[in-house]
Amino acid sequence: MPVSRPAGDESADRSNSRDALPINELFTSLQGEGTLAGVPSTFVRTSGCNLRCWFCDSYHTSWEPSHEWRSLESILEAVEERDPAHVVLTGGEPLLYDASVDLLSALADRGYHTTVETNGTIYREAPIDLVSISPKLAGSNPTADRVPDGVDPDVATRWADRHDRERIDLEALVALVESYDFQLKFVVEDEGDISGVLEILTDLRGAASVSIPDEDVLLMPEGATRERLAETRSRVADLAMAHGFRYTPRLHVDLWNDAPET
Ligand SMILES: C[S@@+](CC[C@H](N)C(=O)[O-])C[C@H]1O[C@@H](n2cnc3c(N)ncnc32)[C@H](O)[C@@H]1O
Ligand SMILES: Nc1nc2[nH]cc(C(=O)O)c2c(=O)[nH]1
Ligand code: SF4
Ligand SMILES: [Mg+2]
Repeated sequence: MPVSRPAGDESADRSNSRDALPINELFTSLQGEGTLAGVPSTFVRTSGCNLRCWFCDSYHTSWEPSHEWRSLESILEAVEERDPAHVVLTGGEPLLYDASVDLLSALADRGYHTTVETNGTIYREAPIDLVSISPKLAGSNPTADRVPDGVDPDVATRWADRHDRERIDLEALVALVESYDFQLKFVVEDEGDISGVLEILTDLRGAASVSIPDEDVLLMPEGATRERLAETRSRVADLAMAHGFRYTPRLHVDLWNDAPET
């Protein structure tokens, strides 16, 4: 059972369905982020999220969710038709769903290496080879001025309090790092984000029974497009060096910009 189970959104009415998931896209690409960057992987992207980051590059899973409910059987079939031995379960927030646990179990039974991309607000027990946790900093909060193109500023304002209140759940973060091999991958724009990173690390190191070395902490430049990454990447690389953290590129954005299914 999840340590904390925030209510989901419009997808959550079926969130305890055990044999299907709301799938936004399923595709093969190179892992673009983190310690496995460059590894051919099949991505399974669920739709629905409990947060609303202003910068979300997967807008159609959060601000304007779209998906088809697919049976686990059909998801597994689609994965097995493809070559990669690595599967990345992402979203949206994939740990909203009971069926994600069943999917991960079925993938483990078939010998796949699984990475789960999560915002770190929900813990579930599942066979996960790498949990890629991206805790959200205050800079992710939506405001009337910081909202994805096309979203009504009033909708962003209505989400602001809930997003800020729910973006960090220390209990869930502790359970995730204590249970799985992990990486902590912070989306950073500039120096102003670093105090938030340090604060989360202090709290987590104080509460968790496992060590959290700086080499498992990655700074990732904010940017859903090549144009935006050109503004953020060298600044964020300098911050990683200055603080002794890792830097992760966003290979897929360099290679394919913001194309879907990449
Ligand atoms: C779309 S999220 C889905 C998984 C989960 N909801 C999360 O946030 O970790 C996948 C990854 O993309 C990152 N991400 C989303 N939008 C981004 C942006 N504009 N720039 C950099 N990283 C971004 C997230 O922080 C996360 O690491
Ligand atoms: N190529 C590629 N790598 C990724 N790593 C994490 C992703 C995600 O959206 O979770 C992602 C993605 O969307 N594409
Ligand atoms: S938590 Fe992840 S999916 Fe949800 S809004 Fe933020 S980046 Fe998008
Ligand atoms: Mg992505």
